[in-house]
Amino acid sequence: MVEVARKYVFDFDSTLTQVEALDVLAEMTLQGKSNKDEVVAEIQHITNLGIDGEISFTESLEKRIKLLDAHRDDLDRLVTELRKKISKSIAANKEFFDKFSDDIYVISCGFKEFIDPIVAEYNIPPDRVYANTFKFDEDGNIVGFDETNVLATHNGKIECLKRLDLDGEVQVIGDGYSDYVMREAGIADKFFAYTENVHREKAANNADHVAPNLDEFLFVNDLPRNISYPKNRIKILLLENVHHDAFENLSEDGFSVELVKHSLTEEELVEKVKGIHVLGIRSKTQVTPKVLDAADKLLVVGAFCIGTKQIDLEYAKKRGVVVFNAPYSNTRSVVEMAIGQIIMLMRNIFTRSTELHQGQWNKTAANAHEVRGKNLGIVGYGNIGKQLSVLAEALGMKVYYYDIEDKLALGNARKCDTLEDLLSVSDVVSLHIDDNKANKNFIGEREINQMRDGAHLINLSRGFVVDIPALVDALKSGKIGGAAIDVYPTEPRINGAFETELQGLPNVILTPHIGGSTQEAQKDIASFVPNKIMNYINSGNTVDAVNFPNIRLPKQQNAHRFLHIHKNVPGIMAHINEVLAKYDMNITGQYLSTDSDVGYVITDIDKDYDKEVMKALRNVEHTIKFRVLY
Ligand SMILES: NC(=O)c1ccc[n+]([C@@H]2O[C@H](COP(=O)([O-])OP(=O)(O)OC[C@H]3O[C@@H](n4cnc5c(N)ncnc54)[C@H](O)[C@@H]3O)[C@@H](O)[C@H]2O)c1
Ligand SMILES: O=C(O)[C@H](O)COP(=O)(O)O
Repeated sequence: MVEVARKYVFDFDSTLTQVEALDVLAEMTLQGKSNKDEVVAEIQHITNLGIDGEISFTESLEKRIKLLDAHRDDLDRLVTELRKKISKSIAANKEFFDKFSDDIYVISCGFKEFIDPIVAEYNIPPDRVYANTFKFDEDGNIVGFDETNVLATHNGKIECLKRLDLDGEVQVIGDGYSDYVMREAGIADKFFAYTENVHREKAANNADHVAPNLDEFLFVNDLPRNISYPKNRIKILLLENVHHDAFENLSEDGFSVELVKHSLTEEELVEKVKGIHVLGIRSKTQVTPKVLDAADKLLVVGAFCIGTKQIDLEYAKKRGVVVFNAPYSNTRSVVEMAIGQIIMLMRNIFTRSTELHQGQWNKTAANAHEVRGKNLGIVGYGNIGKQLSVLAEALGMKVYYYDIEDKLALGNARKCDTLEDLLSVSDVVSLHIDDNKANKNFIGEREINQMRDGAHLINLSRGFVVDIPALVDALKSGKIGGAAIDVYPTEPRINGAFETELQGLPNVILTPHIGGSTQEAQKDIASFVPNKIMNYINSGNTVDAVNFPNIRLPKQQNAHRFLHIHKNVPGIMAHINEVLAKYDMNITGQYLSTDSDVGYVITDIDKDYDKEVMKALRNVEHTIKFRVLY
């Protein structure tokens, strides 16, 4: 790290702490009073007017103290509260305050009575804290402030900093316009608008640099920090209208997230993916080798769905890109839809409904059956197939299943040794096989002919699994009594016009790939996948990655963590460890997982490292990706 002759001037309220201390004090002192909410709102309003320079600071202070109705004893409680409200990235970077203690000042228009005890824990002594002081009456009530203090006056920070006459480059870090004015007046050299707790337009627009957290400030200044790369610099692109919670979860963790409502074409994605670290998609976006080659910064692809065949998993692995999905979140939604469709098909409900929409009353029991006692054939007894088995039995259906893998029967379900056995016995066949390309036209003319006459077919798996022209013929001839189709060999990227040969056929339920599209499923996915992404980005965990060696790791305290992804060739670990030994690195933990193509090694070391070691590790032959976490 480069140490330059600089002085760092921090604001206190909404910068070192997440809150405005006087607002918190007001919340406390007005507790239980009937007009509390109005008074607190009034105090906040006055605070903001002062911060943005709309009224003079002295005026703002006078007005607030009058409204506060506070006592000396309240200040201890306030300090206890403020201790819990230190800004997250400030608390995470105590090391900076320890190491640069002599160069750090606090200039605040708040009050020393509560600032001193808080910043003392960050190694900033009272004589480097410049702030106001309260006036108390003889009973200890706060009745005013020291009016002779420059910080009680309009733009007092300018005068305060001028009087300090600090050497070297002076950098101011604060959330308000009243911090910026020190830079405007030419006394400070740089102003960092600190937006971790509050984003004030006026301050941000004038800043030399906007720092969404202390990590960014430390990164820009090449100072010691808790994480090597600020999270706000990690760009996440979420396509295909993933649930808004995903945006919230990832933004809250500090990442820069962009949401796009639809899928992108390959050409669009090739452009858009440049500089992106995390790409979130659903089933429509094709992550091809061309996209992966253009993705110069890509670390992770999150599939916010079950299927992952839209991603070239092998190529992603070779590029060191880890892929996660949500294998369970939408399974229940698909199962419920299948149950509904079984009943709708066996009662011919859609045909009757369409007739009535067209003005035709047709009360009849022809071709309408209960599902109780009927045979359901489930093809693909995985996460969805098994749940469907249990629910269908609860409705009184007899369940048969067929799977290429050896799967244990749930309940009274009966296993079929061949697909033909299953097809020949089922009144309804429901397809739940995976998205393996080998399953193309899995149900074609031959298989349809093996089905019972008038049986029903449901496909909620993948469109290419069913030979559509063969199905259309069978529906027209009556060989198949009805079908429910949710997935198609080609599906549009965006909502709008769509054509299929299945349109207009009786007793055919057509849905636009919505098996997993429920609020519950999408909400669950929006927490499941971001958690996997954050675990990987923040600690290197690859548990449940679909294309990568899995490693589960604890978050290390007081250690630095290096992540190294390499081609799995003999001797590479020895080479990595030679480099670490050469730079005298003490390894406190090392974890390796490999598959036939790549090796993923995580090394924890217990002391500061020199940048040369990073260069040397990056240069180890066969390195695919190297990343320092903290
Ligand atoms: N319509 C939707 O919105 C929607 C939603 C979720 C999942 N899906 C799709 O549903 C399908 C099933 O999902 P899942 O989570 O149950 O998957 P899963 O991987 O848990 O189960 C799939 C099962 O199919 C079996 N299988 C694969 N090929 C087979 C074959 N040729 N013959 C017999 N069995 C075979 C596998 O052995 C496995 O047991 C997937 O294709 C998935 O993409 C669709
Ligand atoms: O793979 C899946 O989970 C389903 O096909 C649902 O995909 P979707 O998220 O694009 O609806």
